[in-house]
Amino acid sequence: MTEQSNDLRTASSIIFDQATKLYPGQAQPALDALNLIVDAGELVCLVGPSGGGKTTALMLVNRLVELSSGDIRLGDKSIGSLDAIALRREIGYVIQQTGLFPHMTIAENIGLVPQILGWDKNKIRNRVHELLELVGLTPTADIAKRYPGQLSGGQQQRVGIARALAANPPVMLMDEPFGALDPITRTHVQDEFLALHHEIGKTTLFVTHDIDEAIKMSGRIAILKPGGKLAQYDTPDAILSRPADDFVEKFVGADRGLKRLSLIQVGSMLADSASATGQASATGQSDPGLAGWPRIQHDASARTALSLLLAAETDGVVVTDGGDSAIGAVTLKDLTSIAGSTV
Ligand SMILES: Nc1ncnc2c1ncn2[C@@H]1O[C@H](COP(=O)(O)OP(=O)(O)OP(=O)(O)O)[C@@H](O)[C@H]1O
Repeated sequence: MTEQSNDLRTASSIIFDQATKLYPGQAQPALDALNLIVDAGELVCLVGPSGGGKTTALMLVNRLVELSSGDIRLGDKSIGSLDAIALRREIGYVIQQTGLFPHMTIAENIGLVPQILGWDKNKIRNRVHELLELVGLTPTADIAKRYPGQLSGGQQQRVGIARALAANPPVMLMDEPFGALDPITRTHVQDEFLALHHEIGKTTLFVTHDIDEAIKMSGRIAILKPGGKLAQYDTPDAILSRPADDFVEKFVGADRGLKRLSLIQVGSMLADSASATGQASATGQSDPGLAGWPRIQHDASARTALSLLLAAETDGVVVTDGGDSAIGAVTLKDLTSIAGSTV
């Protein structure tokens, strides 16, 4: 482990306490008495329709916008009690447009905050290398010497994340960070960021208008509705299976049953399906009734199982362990009872 990794500061919770923002000249608050606790190390997605107050909520945390009333705390420190510039150094901020300086090299962009903090040149160089590696860019290539315009959109976004992490902030704010990427790059960068989050555990508030991205990325989702009111704050599974009101139900979409299937691994359904179907001992090849059923690994999603089964026109799938031995079966009835329970 490098010196910098040992140096990681502990994550800090973010607490919105009746946080309200009324912009001058506006009749309605952009954010209305928001109460929300993001636990230390947690990744929470903030979603909602355009104008719901998502960006305002983020900019209140780093004081690019000031609260009208209420409070926001990082751990036990009220942000109002801190110097705004010092506060921003405690917070990594990633935005859709990356905010990279076009006339500075990638190394200079990433090293900017450490330089302002007065780190010596060697320490900055090591940190830049470490961060490029961390975000999946090979530091030995000439990437550090290139300018942002010489990188792809996905690479620029990775650099934006590296720069936000440069001074080991305990908190990350991310505003539609992957919104400008094409779908394939976006999926890659999402996967990489999730792995990175598990590795470094920064408290992260992540804004997206895309409910599918939120379901994939977060342990809990906060849904804001017009007027900046919190509609629901819960796990993806709870939001999909028990939307708090009509607004949330409409926002998550008519296919929430299918979305819920994508959260569930088929292996975790085996105990339930055994009692539901009486096929606990299903072993695929040895049971002629199941011989024609497609086989699926236990860690695949229930949604993938449904697709397989529909394509094969069978009544179920055989679930296998890592070594392709059958460990049970899941039927169409099992799958539709999960998807259907939310419709
Ligand atoms: N500087 C400002 N002055 C006045 N009103 C503002 C200002 N910034 C934002 N608003 C208003 O506050 C409300 C919330 O805006 P905000 O940008 O926080 O929403 P959002 O959920 O992030 O929207 P989007 O998804 O479109 O980015 C909107 O009605 C917006 O018009």
